[in-house]
Amino acid sequence: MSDVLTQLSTVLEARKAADPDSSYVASLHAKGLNKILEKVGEECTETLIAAKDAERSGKTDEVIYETADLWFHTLVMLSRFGLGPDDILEELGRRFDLSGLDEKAAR
Ligand SMILES: N=c1c2ncn([C@@H]3O[C@H](COP(=O)(O)OP(=O)(O)OP(=O)(O)O)[C@@H](O)[C@H]3O)c2ncn1[C@@H]1O[C@H](COP(=O)(O)O)[C@@H](O)[C@H]1O
Repeated sequence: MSDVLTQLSTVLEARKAADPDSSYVASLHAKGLNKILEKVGEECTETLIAAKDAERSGKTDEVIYETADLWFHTLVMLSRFGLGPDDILEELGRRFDLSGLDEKAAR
């Protein structure tokens, strides 16, 4: 897993018990799961709009920015359940192994 994801997931875990007045992530947890899901939905929509704009303009800066917001809020949601990026990467790795694509790519 990337260093950034590892370090970010450690900070997100700590923020579950932090003061909501001093931390954006703690303030989301204090508002509850529905608020976190609302943010995931918002960032998902903003990512779709950025992708449509990029198709027209050829500029991808906003796609990167909005996808980072989407990943971030998804990580906050996962941390609520004691999950982190390693759990998702493990699942993706399992699917990749099942597909046999790693062997085909090596040929
Ligand atoms: N990576 C991020 C990150 N990405 C996005 N955001 C916040 O996510 C929000 C994005 O929502 P919007 O674009 O809708 O902006 P907004 O209008 O301010 O949000 P709302 O008022 O609608 O909730 C912004 O407030 C951003 O600041 C993030 N906030 C924090 N982090 C990381 O999380 C760590 C913990 O953050 P704190 O909890 O603030 O200490 C930090 O060290 C950062 O590394």
